[in-house]
Amino acid sequence: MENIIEVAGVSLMRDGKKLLSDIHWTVKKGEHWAVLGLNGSGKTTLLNMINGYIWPTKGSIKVLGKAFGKTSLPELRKSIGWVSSSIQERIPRTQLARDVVISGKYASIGLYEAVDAQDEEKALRLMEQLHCASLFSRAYEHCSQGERQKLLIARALMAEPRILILDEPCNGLDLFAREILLESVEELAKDKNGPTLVYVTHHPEEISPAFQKTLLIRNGEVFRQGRTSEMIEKQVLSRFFEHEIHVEWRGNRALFQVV
Ligand SMILES: Nc1ncnc2c1ncn2[C@@H]1O[C@H](COP(=O)(O)OP(=O)(O)OP(=O)(O)O)[C@@H](O)[C@H]1O
Repeated sequence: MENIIEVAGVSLMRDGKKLLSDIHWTVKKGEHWAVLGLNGSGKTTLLNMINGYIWPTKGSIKVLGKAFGKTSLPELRKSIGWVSSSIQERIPRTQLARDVVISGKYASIGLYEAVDAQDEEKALRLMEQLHCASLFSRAYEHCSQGERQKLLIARALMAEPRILILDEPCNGLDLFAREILLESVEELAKDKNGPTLVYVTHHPEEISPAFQKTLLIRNGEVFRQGRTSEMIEKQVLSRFFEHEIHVEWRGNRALFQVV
């Protein structure tokens, strides 16, 4: 199976501190990953490396078979969709939802290109896929936090990325908005023609079996990685969080209790 992301022995030093330490991580085509780590564990640093914004002090990174340093990063970045709160903050508030989505095609914040009927159709189809088509002509500022996250996912999909990174997409969502967004993400994971998903979170309860694999990252190191059912499990997570945790799977979702 084709390797989508290959992180081989990557370490990063900053100000004499090791932010990432000997990370080995391979994402293969056909598997979606969750990345779980507490605040400051190194998740964002790792994502910045996968997008080529930070270079490792040691080790190498390949994305879609292309080695960093030997390929055009702007070209490669077009294949990577990245939904994060920093993008959300940069969207012009008065922009219409449909234009927010269409702007994803041009990887621009704001829309400066002439929009054709095909773009509009595609944006509508993606908004339907994410169950937010009713927002089509609404201003972004009048959309709820959960709706905005869906728009940003549709926006990222507009460029037909091979990889979609969802960086804490449920931050700031209430219980219900969170469930609705997670349902949409699960549907996306089931789409055989859709991108490989990398779902980054510090909340284990957001990780469903739609993500077949989970990477546990702590203090800049890989604590464990493997099948989600084996990672989101009482003994592993109790050691990972250094707190005793009960985990009970109910259907597709795990329930947690800190003992
Ligand atoms: N340029 C830098 N120089 C020094 N330290 C840094 C730099 N960038 C990040 N760090 C530190 O590296 C650690 C990992 O940060 P990172 O943002 O990757 O964590 P994270 O897992 O994404 O956390 P969060 O969930 O809070 O976003 C933190 O302790 C952070 O303070």
